[in-house]
Amino acid sequence: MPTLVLLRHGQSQWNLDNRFTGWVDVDITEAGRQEALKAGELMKAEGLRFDFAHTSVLKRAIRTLNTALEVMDQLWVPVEKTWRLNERHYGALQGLDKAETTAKHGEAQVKIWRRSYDVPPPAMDLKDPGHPANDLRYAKLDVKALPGTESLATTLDRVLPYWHDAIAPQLKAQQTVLVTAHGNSLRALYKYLTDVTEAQILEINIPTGIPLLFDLDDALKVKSFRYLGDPDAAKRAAEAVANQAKAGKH
Ligand SMILES: O=C(O)[C@@H](CO)OP(=O)(O)O
Repeated sequence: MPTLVLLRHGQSQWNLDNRFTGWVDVDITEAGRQEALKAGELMKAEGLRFDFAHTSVLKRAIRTLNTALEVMDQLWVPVEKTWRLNERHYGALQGLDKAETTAKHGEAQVKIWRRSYDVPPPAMDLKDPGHPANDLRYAKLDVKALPGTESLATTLDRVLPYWHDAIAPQLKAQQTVLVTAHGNSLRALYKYLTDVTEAQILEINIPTGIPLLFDLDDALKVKSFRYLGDPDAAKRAAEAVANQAKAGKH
């Protein structure tokens, strides 16, 4: 049976600081490392043996993947890193404090930017040093493919070719696959896999460091899915993500 695990990276420095992160390459905190270790323990206790792993080109995801695989004694598993699994690009919001942004623009607007399906945040200028066109790791890519902002829909548009070309064929070959990525690139995949509506995806938040296991049928339709470990802890952690942008929060 094809098995897919989606794992959001452990807490990053900017998760802790409550800043919009997107494609900024911040590292995980010590608490994030502990989450990655725990994720490895949960996957090990589940008896998972991965055939392949995929991650982004951002170190919070790469380090989480390596940390979890090490706990499982599966550091040997082949890994592909791709920009297509990067976090959703947060445009001009990258680096801003989430609660301050809410105080300035209001809760409703910030929820639209954070969680709506097809409304992107204001774009980052191509000349901005933070634009991916000015980052060496993307130098070989067509500059037109590099976003200055993304909605969840356009994030899914760039995740899906990788899903179809790289991940789906492995699952169709009955392999067990781990994807370690980000809150919104994983929400995009979650929407695609579970077929939730655009209204429902607005309320979906993916907690850091808790493996989400999907049992799929041979056509890759979802038979069932669940967070590993304590379901209440996963629910509380998802609620905490939803509440990060409340005004006055820090
Ligand atoms: O800042 C970000 O890039 C994401 C994930 O950390 O945040 P949010 O949950 O607000 O979409």
